[in-house]
Amino acid sequence: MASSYGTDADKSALRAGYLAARQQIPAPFKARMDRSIDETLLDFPLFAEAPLVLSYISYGNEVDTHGIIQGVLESGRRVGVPLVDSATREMAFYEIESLNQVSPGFKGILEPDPDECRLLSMDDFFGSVCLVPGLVFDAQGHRIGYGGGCYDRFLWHYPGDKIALARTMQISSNPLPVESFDVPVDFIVTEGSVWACR
Ligand SMILES: Nc1nc2c(c(=O)[nH]1)N(C=O)[C@@H](CNc1ccc(C(=O)N[C@@H](CCC(=O)O)C(=O)O)cc1)CN2
Ligand SMILES: Nc1ncnc2c1ncn2[C@@H]1O[C@H](COP(=O)(O)OP(=O)(O)OP(=O)(O)O)[C@@H](O)[C@H]1O
Repeated sequence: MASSYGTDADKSALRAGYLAARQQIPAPFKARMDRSIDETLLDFPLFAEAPLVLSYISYGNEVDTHGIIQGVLESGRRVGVPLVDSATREMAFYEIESLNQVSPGFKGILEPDPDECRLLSMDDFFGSVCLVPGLVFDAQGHRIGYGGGCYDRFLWHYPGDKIALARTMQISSNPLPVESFDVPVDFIVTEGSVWACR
């Protein structure tokens, strides 16, 4: 059972379970759930009014962010997307003006071209929001991702609001195991609601 004193081994088992569960969702249900998450997010003023949105570019069975990113760009607001240094697992965000500026990189995920896009810095991050991916979340905003620790490292220093996108089935009613470096999100946006964590 998940506990707040859990270990890395507990996280691995949860990660495997939620990865498998996510693969079982039929594509039409997934698309419908993700559209609802997108609509809930658009009604959330913190997101709708943010001048800069840092977003993961979804791949595989993650909550889809392509339409969200396109919508933010069309609204004239700014978008930053992550680039991973595969040696250090450090993650940096670059500003894109179009989804044409990304191509497959780390793990086949679409990433920005650092020669074409501007590297965003701490000065840019104040007042921004970050859309955070994850396999499972709890009511405190704790999360388990793919296990690379990329988001944990980045969020440790990130000064903006952290918003997770999750299908309701990705919310654990038990507290997840927490380690010293884990950084909880502030809000979780699901198909029908925005949960304020903590
Ligand atoms: N879309 C997206 N971009 C992201 C992340 C993410 O979680 N999602 N990251 C978050 O840190 C960073 C990349 N880190 C990653 C670390 C490990 C794996 C990984 O092991 N993926 C599995 C695939 C699992 C599946 O969906 O079936 C693999 O390749 O086996 C992926 C990304 C930065 N960019
Ligand atoms: N701030 C940090 N500094 C150094 N190493 C870190 C930091 N945060 C996490 N790590 C390392 O990353 C590893 C994976 O962390 P964890 O299992 O929490 O990843 P995750 O949250 O599932 O993945 P992600 O953050 O990429 O979505 C940890 O074992 C830890 O060693």
